[in-house]
Amino acid sequence: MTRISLPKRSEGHDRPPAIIAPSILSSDFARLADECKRMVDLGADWLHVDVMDGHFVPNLTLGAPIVASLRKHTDAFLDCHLMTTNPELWVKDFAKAGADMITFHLEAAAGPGPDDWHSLAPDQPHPAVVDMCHGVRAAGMHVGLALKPATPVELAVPYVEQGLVDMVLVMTVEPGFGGQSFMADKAAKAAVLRKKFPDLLIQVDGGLAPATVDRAAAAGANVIVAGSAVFGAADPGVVIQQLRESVTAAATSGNVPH
Ligand SMILES: O=C(CO)[C@H](O)[C@H](O)COP(=O)(O)O
Repeated sequence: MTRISLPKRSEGHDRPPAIIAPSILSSDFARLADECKRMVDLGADWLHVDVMDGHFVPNLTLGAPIVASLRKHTDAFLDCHLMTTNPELWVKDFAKAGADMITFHLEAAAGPGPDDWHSLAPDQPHPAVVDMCHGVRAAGMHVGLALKPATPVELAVPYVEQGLVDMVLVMTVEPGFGGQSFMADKAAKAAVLRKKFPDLLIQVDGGLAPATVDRAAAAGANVIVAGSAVFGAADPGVVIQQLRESVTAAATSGNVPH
C-alpha cells in the first residue's frame, strides 16, 4: 500500500490538479528539516528529492539515509528523482527510508550514455523498465518515469498505456545541477502526453520559475518542480502561489495543450 494517494483529475479540468514540488537541491542541506518544514508551511504540496550518483549525472547529492532522516521530521510527500544508473539497486532502501515516489530515468535501462535511448523501441516496453515499475509499486511507492531532454517523449507512451507509471517527468534542463536555463522546446514534449493521457501526472523539472512556468503549463504539465526560483526567493510562498496559479489557469482554460 502506498502511504499517500495521488490527486485525481476532477470534472471540467483537462489534467490533475497543480502540484508544486520545491527541489531540496537548492536548500541549505545543513538545515534540511527546517527548510522542508518552511516550504510545506508556505504551501508546497510535495518535496522533490534529487538523488545523483556521479555516474548517470556529473554530480553527487544524497541517498536513502538522508531521506530516512528527513522522514523523521516531515509527513510530506517525498518525490524522489533518481538520477542514477541501476536504479533497481535502490528501491528497497528508498522504500524503507519512507519515500513516497521513485522517479527513475528511462535512459538508465539502456545504459548510462547520453545517447543510449537509441536502443529503446518506441512500441515495445523494455523488460528492465517494466521490472523496475513493478518493483517500485511492490515496495509500496508510486512510479515516475523520467526523460532527459534529448529523449523522444514517444518512448514513454507504452509504459503509460500499460498503466505501469503514475507520472512522467519531462526534464527541461540537462539533469545534474540546479540553476540552469529552462529549455522551452523540451517543455513542449508534455503536450504529446497530455493530449493522449488527461489523467496522467506530468512533471516538469529544470529552470521553472514564474517567468517560465506558463510555457510548461500551456503544454499540459501539472507537477512543477522548482529549486532556485523558490529557495532563492525573498518570499517563497509567493512563488509557490504563482506557479500554482499558472497551472490552474491553464487547466481550466479549455485550450488544447500546445
Ligand atoms: O533535477 C534537477 C537537476 O537535475 C533539479 O530538480 C532542477 O534542476 C531544479 O532546480 P532549478 O529549479 O534551480 O532548475
